[in-house]
Amino acid sequence: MEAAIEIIDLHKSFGKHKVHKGINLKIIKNTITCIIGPSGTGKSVLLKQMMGLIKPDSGKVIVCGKDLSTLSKKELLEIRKKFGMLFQNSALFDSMNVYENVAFPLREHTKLKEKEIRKIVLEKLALVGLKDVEYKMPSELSGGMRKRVGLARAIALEPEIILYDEPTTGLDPIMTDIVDTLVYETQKKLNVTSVVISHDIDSTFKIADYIAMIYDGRIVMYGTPEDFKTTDNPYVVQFLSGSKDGPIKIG
Ligand SMILES: Nc1ncnc2c1ncn2[C@@H]1O[C@H](COP(=O)(O)OP(=O)(O)OP(=O)(O)O)[C@@H](O)[C@H]1O
Repeated sequence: MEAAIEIIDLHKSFGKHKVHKGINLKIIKNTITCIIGPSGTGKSVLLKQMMGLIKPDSGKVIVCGKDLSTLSKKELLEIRKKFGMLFQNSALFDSMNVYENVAFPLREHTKLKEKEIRKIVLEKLALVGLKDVEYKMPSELSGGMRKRVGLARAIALEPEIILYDEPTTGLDPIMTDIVDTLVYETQKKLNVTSVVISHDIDSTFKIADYIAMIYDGRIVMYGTPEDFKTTDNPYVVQFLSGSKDGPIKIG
């Protein structure tokens, strides 16, 4: 199976704190891969390294066959256009209405005329199930709607890879289900490659094709949801059961 992103023996420290101690991971093209693991184990840092926003100390990140460490600044900017990112807090611009938020990457990265921008903005909003909200300000929207606007903006440039940093954190169970469905359906409609960091085990089992669990700087297990449900890997068993007893040390 073809890899959209390949991570080879990745090491990253902040000062004395070793966050990644040799991560190896293949993100298979056109699938949803969920990354799980205890807080502070470097999931967000891993996502940022996939986009080349943080440089590893050693090891490689290969995106669509290209080793990020060998790229010029210009080539790196070009590769970043392959990515759409949905941040934890949706990261909308509060002073811009919904239309301007979704139009923003199109204005930044393309020379499209207003008529074409309008068409794309409305199309992306429709794709995430939003209608008649273009002129609302982010502060007027619910958390779930903000996520949708964030996703519409993330897919405005038609990315090949969508990265989601904890898309369901802070949402109630119904909104969580709606956002899970959104992640899943966006994947099916656009046939992209999705990487989702999640704290939500139910969501992970619902949407993932593959799961990678990270602990103590390494991937302790990679497999399908079925593999995770049936494994006796002590790290996975402890994490999924939410038990304080086991090999995972907290704090
Ligand atoms: N720019 C930075 N400078 C210094 N330390 C950082 C930086 N970014 C992240 N860290 C540290 O790296 C570690 C991993 O952070 P990261 O946010 O990737 O964890 P996470 O697994 O995503 O956590 P959570 O599940 O709580 O969101 C943390 O200890 C964090 O403080």
